[in-house]
Formats: sequence, C-alpha cells, structure tokens
Amino acid sequence: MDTAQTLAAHQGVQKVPSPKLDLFIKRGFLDAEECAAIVALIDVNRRPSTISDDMGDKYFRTSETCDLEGAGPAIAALEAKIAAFTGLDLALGEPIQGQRYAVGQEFKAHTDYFEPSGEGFQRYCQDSGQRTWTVMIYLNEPDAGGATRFKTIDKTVQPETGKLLAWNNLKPDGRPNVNTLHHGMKVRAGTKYVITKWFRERPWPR
Ligand SMILES: O=C(O)CCC(=O)C(=O)O
Ligand SMILES: [Fe+2]
Repeated sequence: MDTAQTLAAHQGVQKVPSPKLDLFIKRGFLDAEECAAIVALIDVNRRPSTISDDMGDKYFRTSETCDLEGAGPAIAALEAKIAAFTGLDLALGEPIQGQRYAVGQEFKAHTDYFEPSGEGFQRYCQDSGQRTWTVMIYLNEPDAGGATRFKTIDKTVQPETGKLLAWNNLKPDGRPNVNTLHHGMKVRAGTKYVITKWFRERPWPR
C-alpha cells in the first residue's frame, strides 16, 4: 500500500474530499498528555524560525522553531508512531521540528516543496530529493486564530490538541502539487504549538 492507502485504511481518518490533493486528517492521534510533554520540550529549546525563501518579506514566517530530533524517548516514540501510522520510512524523514506561534505570529501561504526553478533548489534537494509528504500535529488549541488554510481547495483546518494532518506535496506524476499551498494563520489569542515532519524522496543523511 502507498501512503495514501495506508492512511485511508485507518479508522477515524478523514480524507478531505478534493480531487486536487491528498490531504488526510486524524483527530486524537496524540492524547493531551503526549502533547503536553512535547510542548514542554519546545518551550525550552525554541529559536526563531527560518525559511528557504521569504520572497523579500521578513514577516513571512514569524514563529519559533525547535529541533526535536534526539530530544528523548517521547520524541522517539512519536516518530515511531508517525511511521507506523503513515507507512512512511523514517530514513526518508527530515529531523522532526516543533513550531511555536505567539499572538500575531503566522506562516504565510507557502508550499512545503521546494520550487524547482527556485534559487536554492539544487542546494536543498541535491542529497535527499524533493519533499514528499508533510505530517503535522497540533499540540494544543490557541484561544483564537491559528488555523491552517489550504487556499486553493478552500479548506481550513482548526487546531485541536492531538489532531494529525498529512498531505502529499507531489502529484501522482511526482511533480510538485501547487494545490498544497497552505497558510498557518495568525494566532489571535493564546499560543499555538505544532510539530512538523517532512519526508523526502531519498534518505536524509544522519
Ligand atoms: O502551523 C501551521 O498551521 C502550518 C505550519 C506549516 O505549514 C509548516 O511548518 O510548514
Ligand atoms: Fe508548511
């Protein structure tokens, strides 16, 4: 089974009904306790987020990021759980990251794949190839704002503790799917925490 079939086979997984991309949602993938433990790790290790191309806008991605790889047994267990659930090979995975958004912070509309015509494509993709699947998990619920909006299919996903999102950044022919464009919208009240795990076409060097 490929990743989409593996995801669709789980009970309680919703496939967002669009022919334009493969986007899956699983509520309660993690419980509140698992989420709280990861939030605590993000809080101690966070740093300003970076971006491969901000298109000249320094406010494009205003959140903070935390590298979680090797951060202990809770993270190892989380990675194993993601691999088991998606069927994706952890050898293809970039190091898992946490993201923290305070009030007013966001990640403007972007795609997770690297633009093949972009200036940094060679640098970012020469070893491991293009990004394939994105797996993202909301670790809490901000008091207002912070939804993830997929513009071209007009789908907005609300943050909910433990909810997993997974989508294929590539089309069936292996080329980037522009319909994966998404916006981590501004948090209006409270704080938002997520983890993101990106997978590649070829193994990530470790
Ligand atoms: O925080 C979100 O809702 C989206 C995060 C995201 O798109 C990313 O980290 O690539
Ligand atoms: Fe993204």
